[in-house]
Amino acid sequence: MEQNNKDNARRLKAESKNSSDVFASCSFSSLGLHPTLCDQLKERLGFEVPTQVQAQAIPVVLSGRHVLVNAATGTGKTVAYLAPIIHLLQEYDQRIQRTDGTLAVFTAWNLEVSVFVIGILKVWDSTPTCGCGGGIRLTLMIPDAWAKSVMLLNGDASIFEFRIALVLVPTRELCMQVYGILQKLLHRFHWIVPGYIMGGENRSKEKARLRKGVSILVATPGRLLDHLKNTSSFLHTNLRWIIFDEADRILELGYGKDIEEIINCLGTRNDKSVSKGTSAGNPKVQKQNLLLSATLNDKVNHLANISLENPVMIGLKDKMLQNVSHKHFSLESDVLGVAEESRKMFSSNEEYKLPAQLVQKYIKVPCGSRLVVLLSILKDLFEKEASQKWSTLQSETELRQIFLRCKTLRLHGNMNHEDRKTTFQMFKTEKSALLLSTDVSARGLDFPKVRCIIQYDSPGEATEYVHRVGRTARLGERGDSVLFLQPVEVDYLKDLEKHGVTLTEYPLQKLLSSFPLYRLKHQVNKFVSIEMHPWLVALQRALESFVSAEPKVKKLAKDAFSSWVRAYTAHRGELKRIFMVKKLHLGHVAKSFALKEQPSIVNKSIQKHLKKRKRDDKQKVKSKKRVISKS
Ligand SMILES: Nc1ncnc2c1ncn2[C@@H]1O[C@H](COP(=O)(O)OP(=O)(O)OP(=O)(O)O)[C@@H](O)[C@H]1O
Repeated sequence: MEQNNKDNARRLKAESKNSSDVFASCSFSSLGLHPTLCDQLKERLGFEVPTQVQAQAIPVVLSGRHVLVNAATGTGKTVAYLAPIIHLLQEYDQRIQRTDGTLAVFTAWNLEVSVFVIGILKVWDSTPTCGCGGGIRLTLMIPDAWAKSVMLLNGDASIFEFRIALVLVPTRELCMQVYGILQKLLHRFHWIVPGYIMGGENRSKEKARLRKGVSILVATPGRLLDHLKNTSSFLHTNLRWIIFDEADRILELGYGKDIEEIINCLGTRNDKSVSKGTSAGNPKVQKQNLLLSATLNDKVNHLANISLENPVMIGLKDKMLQNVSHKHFSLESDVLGVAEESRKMFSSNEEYKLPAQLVQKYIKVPCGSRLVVLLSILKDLFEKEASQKWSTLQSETELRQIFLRCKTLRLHGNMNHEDRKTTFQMFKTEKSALLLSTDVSARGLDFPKVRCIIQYDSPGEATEYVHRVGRTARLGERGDSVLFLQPVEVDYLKDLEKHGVTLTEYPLQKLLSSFPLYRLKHQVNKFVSIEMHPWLVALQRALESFVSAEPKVKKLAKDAFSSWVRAYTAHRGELKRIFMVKKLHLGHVAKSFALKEQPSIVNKSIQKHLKKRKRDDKQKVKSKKRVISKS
């Protein structure tokens, strides 16, 4: 009770302080944005005033400087880079033509936007200037642009200036999201053409889109590189901006080599000494690169070094360190060379910024009770929310129905492309739903009003913890998070503390006391352990009976069990000492998937993975030695 009151007091205090912490006391127009763009921000997105990070970043981006932004999750970083780039694009006297090729790259998935773009392109095609359509079928939408294109076709290229932007994002969902925002902001700038390319989409359709010319392109790295290499009609010599959104994640996903190649292909590499000479950039184009994330690490340091020139640092305490020459470090490698260490732009040991009003808890649960405790927490969460929102829903039965009937969605990388898109949109619009997801949705996704993040499986690196919980408590809203840990894993909390992240314990006993004790009624007010609690024991038995009676579900449970154990063995570095495979009780792990017995195949699979990990570790030590001896 006391803990609850403290949490509420802390939350209220944080919420009241929040508004001034999150929003700036100025207007978008005072930052120098075009009035029409300010109108769009208000009308289309409902943004009245800029957030703090927007107020800091927009004028700097408008000034043409390279920028590195480090700000907490949910503080409005997307518009901090989209708005000034749109402003700069609309400012050109000569409006953009499709012959300009791609000016900017953003990644997005929105079907409506693609329809919109195709619509525009059709109009364009039908103009006699472009000569690819069968006469004018539609009203000419872009008379000014048309006039300019006539001038261009007549050889008057002097009027033309270069502008294209590229936004790189780590996942398809984020690509869709950024594209959706772009679509709204460009509503009244119909001559600025947005586009997206990403894994899972039809390549030929993308090629056609690129051939026609896109001025702002949102992309995932793998597919972008694919087009850079294989789509000859992808004109990108006029590229002016590259934005690395969630830069550290792009690198963590193993796109380091792709990014190096992309930077080389696009000719935007800052460090000429290590350029591979494949630059396709136009020296006349004034380049400007932006790098953004709520968490920065050493790899981002390197990316910042090779892509940013004398950047303005926003949200970083440390001053940029002096650049000195460096060698032998690649975005692929985990190892920082000695020279690289001496030219870090920021310290990777900085404390992570989390929303002040976020209430973070951990729950210590023995492995075998994980599933039933998860269900208990979810039941409690849904019922509490329902009773707060709909005071007329009072009866126990009505409340139970709320939880049982709640919409459950899933999102992970093995789903097919269309299903991923559908889930993403559905979870955005459902009033009340439960999303079961892997880290695919940990980064950048902005689902409205997410009330609580439960990390049923531990996140690994502290950065991942920060981004996962960052899906709630966005832009000053309230939010809770619960991290599941087994008693032997609690040292993970110390790891988080090193980055300034502190959690308090979830009041599990209080929750359990709200469940019936049946024959142990006489023990009311006395401590009943999780493993002995009759309600949880009964629930566990019911789940196990259900799973063993349904062959399909049993197969799913066995697969989940194997894959969970495999993932557990994959923890690296320091984390191996916290998440120790040796200490796993496989019978209890099986219980946590409602399996009565431990599946037999798992031992072999663990051994295989342990061997593989040993091999990988050896390899890593060897390459580390190589890097140090070279430098
Ligand atoms: N000026 C503003 N006024 C009102 N709402 C805003 C404003 N700027 C952004 N938002 C809203 O705040 C939410 C978070 O924005 P955004 O997704 O850009 O955050 P972020 O900092 O990129 O988060 P993450 O680090 O998780 O990617 C979104 O719902 C967005 O619509």
